Amino acid sequence: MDLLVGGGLAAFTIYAAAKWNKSDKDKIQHTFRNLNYKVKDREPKHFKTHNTDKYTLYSYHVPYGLVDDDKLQVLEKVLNKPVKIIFAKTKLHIKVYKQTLPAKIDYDWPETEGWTLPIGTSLDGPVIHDFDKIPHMTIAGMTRQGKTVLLKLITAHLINNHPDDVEFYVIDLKGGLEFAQHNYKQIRSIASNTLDAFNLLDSLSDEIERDMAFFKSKGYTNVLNTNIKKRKFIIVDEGAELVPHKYMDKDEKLDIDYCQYALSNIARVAGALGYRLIFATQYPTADTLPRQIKQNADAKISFRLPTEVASRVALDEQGAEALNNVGRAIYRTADKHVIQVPYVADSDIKGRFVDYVSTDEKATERRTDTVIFG
Ligand SMILES: Nc1ncnc2c1ncn2[C@@H]1O[C@H](COP(=O)(O)OP(=O)(O)OP(=O)(O)O)[C@@H](O)[C@H]1O
Repeated sequence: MDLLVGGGLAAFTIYAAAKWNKSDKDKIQHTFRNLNYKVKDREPKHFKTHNTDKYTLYSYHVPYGLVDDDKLQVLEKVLNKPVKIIFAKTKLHIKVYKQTLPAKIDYDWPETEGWTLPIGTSLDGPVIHDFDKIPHMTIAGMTRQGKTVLLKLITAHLINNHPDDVEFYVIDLKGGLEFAQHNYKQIRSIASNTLDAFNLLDSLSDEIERDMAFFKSKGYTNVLNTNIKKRKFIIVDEGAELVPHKYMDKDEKLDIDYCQYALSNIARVAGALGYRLIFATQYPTADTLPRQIKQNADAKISFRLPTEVASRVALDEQGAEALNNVGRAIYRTADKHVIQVPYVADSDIKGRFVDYVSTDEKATERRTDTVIFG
């Protein structure tokens, strides 16, 4: 079948492929042709098919000068199966999975090593995030797609595995993180407006200065090489609330500028001291996801986003606009995985953590007002 090159080509490729009764291998080769994926007259050349019970891997030699291309993602629709494209030097591997990811996976409270977290399940198995290897994380996603559940999962998992060593500082400017209000001793402070956020970050900045001086006095360069067990997690939801707007008065704008500066500083210098930043936003733009935070957060997660442009801001690549299930996300570090994030219910968290509810009035004050250290 000969096709015209031009607008709507991807759609036509999908339409045409759906009509053929051909093997996946034939459809892939035909798709290369339809997408004009070649150099001069040389297309990728198939050299191996490897079959397992979970997937079939089609491997190709790629002509010199042909590079990885986002347009190959169309194969997922052409084959109507999950597909992973792996480009390695002069070889292209197309992994076609035989199953799809489950629509929901319940969190089963695993005990894990160190500061790791089973952040999701991919078609290749569990995906583990290690907060000691990658301290900072950004989370993006449209409303009702699973950001809050992921923040609950992170908090619940870390409290369950490190009840005496984890501390949370929560900037909840949307009022959505109701779990943070449960007075657990590990939740050290909650800020629910910009002034509280300013105070919380101001106290944390002082604490970071003191920690730096302490590390220097001891000759420590990284918490990982010390016997310090404590890790301090700063959670921000929603980042878009920390952007100055015209309607704000001068003082509020200054508070917000300071918050952005302090958060960027945490991302830049505080990881080595044991601070971990988790920054969530519905609307990833250059304003709501400050550059310093994005650059220093080596783990980027995105649930569904409205556009390819938003996906590129959140993940530096397209893909989040095509996610099609609640709790489905792209987890991007040096690698990229499509994952289903485990679901954890409020009632489950409450049932487990009754012993951690603090009745100490000072602690309650501290949580709802500003941070007191020491
Ligand atoms: N990982 C998941 N697995 C299955 N269902 C989920 C998952 N995450 C979220 N959900 C479902 O979607 C609903 C909305 O999720 P959540 O509250 O996390 O959205 P959100 O992205 O934080 O939205 P908003 O930005 O509006 O607060 C949940 O109440 C739950 O029913």
